[in-house]
Amino acid sequence: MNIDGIEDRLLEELKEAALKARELSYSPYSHFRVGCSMLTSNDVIFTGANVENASYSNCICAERVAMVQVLMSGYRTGWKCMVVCGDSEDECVSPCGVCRQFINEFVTKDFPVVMLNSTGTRCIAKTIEELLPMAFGPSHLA
Ligand SMILES: O=c1ccn([C@H]2C[C@H](O)[C@@H](CO)O2)c(=O)[nH]1
Ligand SMILES: [Zn+2]
Repeated sequence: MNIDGIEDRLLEELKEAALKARELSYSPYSHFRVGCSMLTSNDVIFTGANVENASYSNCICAERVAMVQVLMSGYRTGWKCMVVCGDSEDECVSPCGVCRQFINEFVTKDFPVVMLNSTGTRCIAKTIEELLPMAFGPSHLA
């Protein structure tokens, strides 16, 4: 799936959904709110936000919250796109290494990850292969 294959209207909806999901962030320690939205094979949108914990290492990123929602709703294949927005107006947020590996488990190399700044006025799109080159994945265990 390529971002060019996604209608502008859907991409706008995904951006809005990520920005809205960020409002549900529980981030009293970092004060860095992140929102994420995902598009399934049949154009359903799921969202997530980061959830932190007093035991700091126990935080979960917005991206993994969204992906687990998608998985638990029965969508394991055919994911079309992920959009993520952070809390910086200057910079687009970029998924951490753990999330990149988690994404890679379920998608093809051309899966698009769209990264936004806090207002959604800046946007960078990369494929998972660009974000995680030479990825170790399920095929290596076959
Ligand atoms: O792509 C990212 C980067 C960071 N965070 C969260 C983790 C933590 O709660 C906070 C600061 O790292 O931001 C995400 O959810 N996604
Ligand atoms: Zn992460």
